[in-house]
Amino acid sequence: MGKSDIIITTTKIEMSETDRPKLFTIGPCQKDPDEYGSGGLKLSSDVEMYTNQAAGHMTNGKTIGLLKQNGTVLKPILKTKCSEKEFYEEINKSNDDCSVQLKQFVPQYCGTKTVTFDNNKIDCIVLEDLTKNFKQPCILDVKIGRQTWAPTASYEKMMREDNKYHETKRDLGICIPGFLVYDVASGKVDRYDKDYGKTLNRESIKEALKLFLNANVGLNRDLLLQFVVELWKILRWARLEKKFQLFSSSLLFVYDAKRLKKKVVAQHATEKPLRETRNQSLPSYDTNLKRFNLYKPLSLLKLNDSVPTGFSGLFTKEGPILCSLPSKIKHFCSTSVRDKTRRSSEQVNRLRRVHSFQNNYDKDLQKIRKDYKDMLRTLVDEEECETWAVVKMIDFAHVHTIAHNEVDRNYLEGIESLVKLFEEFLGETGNS
Ligand SMILES: O=P(O)(O)O[C@@H]1[C@@H](OP(=O)(O)O)[C@H](OP(=O)(O)O)[C@H](O)[C@H](OP(=O)(O)O)[C@H]1OP(=O)(O)O
Ligand SMILES: Nc1ncnc2c1ncn2[C@@H]1O[C@H](COP(=O)(O)OP(=O)(O)O)[C@@H](O)[C@H]1O
Repeated sequence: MGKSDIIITTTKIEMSETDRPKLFTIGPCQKDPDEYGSGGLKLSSDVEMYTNQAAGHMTNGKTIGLLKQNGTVLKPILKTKCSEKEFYEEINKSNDDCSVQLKQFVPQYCGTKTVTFDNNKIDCIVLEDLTKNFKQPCILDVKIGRQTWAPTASYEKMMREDNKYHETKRDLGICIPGFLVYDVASGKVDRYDKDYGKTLNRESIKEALKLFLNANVGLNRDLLLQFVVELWKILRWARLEKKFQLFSSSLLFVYDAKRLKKKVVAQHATEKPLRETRNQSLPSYDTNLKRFNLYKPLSLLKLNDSVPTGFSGLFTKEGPILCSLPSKIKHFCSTSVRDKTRRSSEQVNRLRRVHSFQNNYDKDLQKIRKDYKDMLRTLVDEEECETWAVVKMIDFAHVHTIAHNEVDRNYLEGIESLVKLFEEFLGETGNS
């Protein structure tokens, strides 16, 4: 048996049309999928249960959910025909504009892998784990489209799909089958399941999204900006693409609550001295906050106040025009933290110099000053350039290639709703 093989020691996993996984109960619950018991599932050392799964088929004794291995997730292929695998292979080999652009919006595809249980073999799709770099990941699955069934689905399946998440699908063309949030205030992880998602309407969905955003400690502008910029890019793609129809596909939103926590702590730290100044008839805390947090024109928006969002400042009827990032910023963003740390310590070492009489002090001082500035910039960029929120398109089990060469309106309308919702939240941060 290979190193990555999985052994399930109990009953065989069976799927039937009537016996569906019902893992969660309504509202938040504290359980992780593995607390439900994996039916004696035994995993070899390098493959583990994936506990960051927000929605979809879970491990529950009847189906197998996601597994993880070395920074990737393994998604079991539960149906005989796997259109998802075909989809990833198609976009990876295609050179047309639509596929080339699409590749940047989906998790990296790393092929397939077979895992074994009870002498049965399950094929899995291997994908980059979108949560892998985050210490306290918050994960939201938003299913896109009013129609969540493929045109080839049976009448019964169509009816089942049409009847659930009725209000949010009807009014917004989206629904929430689940999310998982590290609650900054309580320090606990809350899970919201599909039953919760099915109770939402066009108003309460905003509250659900705010729960995911930890809005009770204040909507975070940097976080919203990162999400909005990613959504704009997907929107621009969806407005132009005429190759695929994506049914029952999702956007996965992931962010690191740890970064949020840092900012909350930092906010509290600045709060005290400002409050102390109140008695000295200086501008009040609120006035100060407003002054520093004024709503900026979108063209000037910068993440963490230093990294440009890539928005050119121009809108067309196709949406915002994005420009590519300056190469220096690209370089910083793509450099690993280890590299940056090494660079910093090299610069620090260069600063530890021994003076000698032969030195030209002016020149030396200039160089030291420059080194020092570079070092500071590197340290600041380390903190500010790191991305701590992502949005990716996932779940392509019901994708159709469009024969009639039209925009996928079903998908596009869902994305448009999401953009509006997140832009509304961003607008709210301008008045805080
Ligand atoms: O409605 P069913 O019985 O077809 O089950 C749905 C699943 O169909 P499948 O098992 O693959 O045939 C369905 O899977 P697919 O997206 O069709 O692969 C979903 O898991 C769906 O859950 P939700 O709509 O995301 O809340 C599942 O629906 P619910 O569990 O919400 O009823
Ligand atoms: N590449 C990924 N990285 C991290 N989590 C993922 C990834 N793909 C899927 N997930 C998690 O698994 C859940 C279900 O994925 P999905 O592809 O929708 O499966 P299903 O076909 O069972 O609905 C998502 O809600 C998300 O939490």
